[in-house]
Amino acid sequence: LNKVEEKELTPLQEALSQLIRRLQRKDPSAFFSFPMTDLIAPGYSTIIKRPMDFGAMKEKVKNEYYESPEELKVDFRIMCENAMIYNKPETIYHKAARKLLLSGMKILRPERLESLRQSIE
Ligand SMILES: CC(=O)c1cc(-c2ccccc2)c2ncccn12
Repeated sequence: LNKVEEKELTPLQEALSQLIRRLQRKDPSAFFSFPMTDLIAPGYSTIIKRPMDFGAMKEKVKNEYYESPEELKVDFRIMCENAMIYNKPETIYHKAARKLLLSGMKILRPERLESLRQSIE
């Protein structure tokens, strides 16, 4: 008998985890895997009011915070926009964020989220 209860993922959690996996493949340098600290990004916590990263998104899926894929899309957009606010346009982080946002918006396009929501209703 395993000590830690194996919690079944709900269909929504399954779908959101798959979306995050697809989105993370568009961040091969793993720039967006973990939260920014003021140590690696001086002044980050004063400039960025709503920090977000893929780790936080996965935690929110695990804790059943998201009630729809659209809520995940909002956090994804915030994550990319934060990087485009904090990092100057000529930096690799700003460019990576812009590229990630574009490819992410294709993965998260409305029609796909619509059919996903119908499939788990
Ligand atoms: C996303 C972002 O703003 C970012 C990621 C990183 C980062 C760098 C190395 C490894 C992981 C993330 C970073 N470093 C300095 C300033 C900003 N950043």
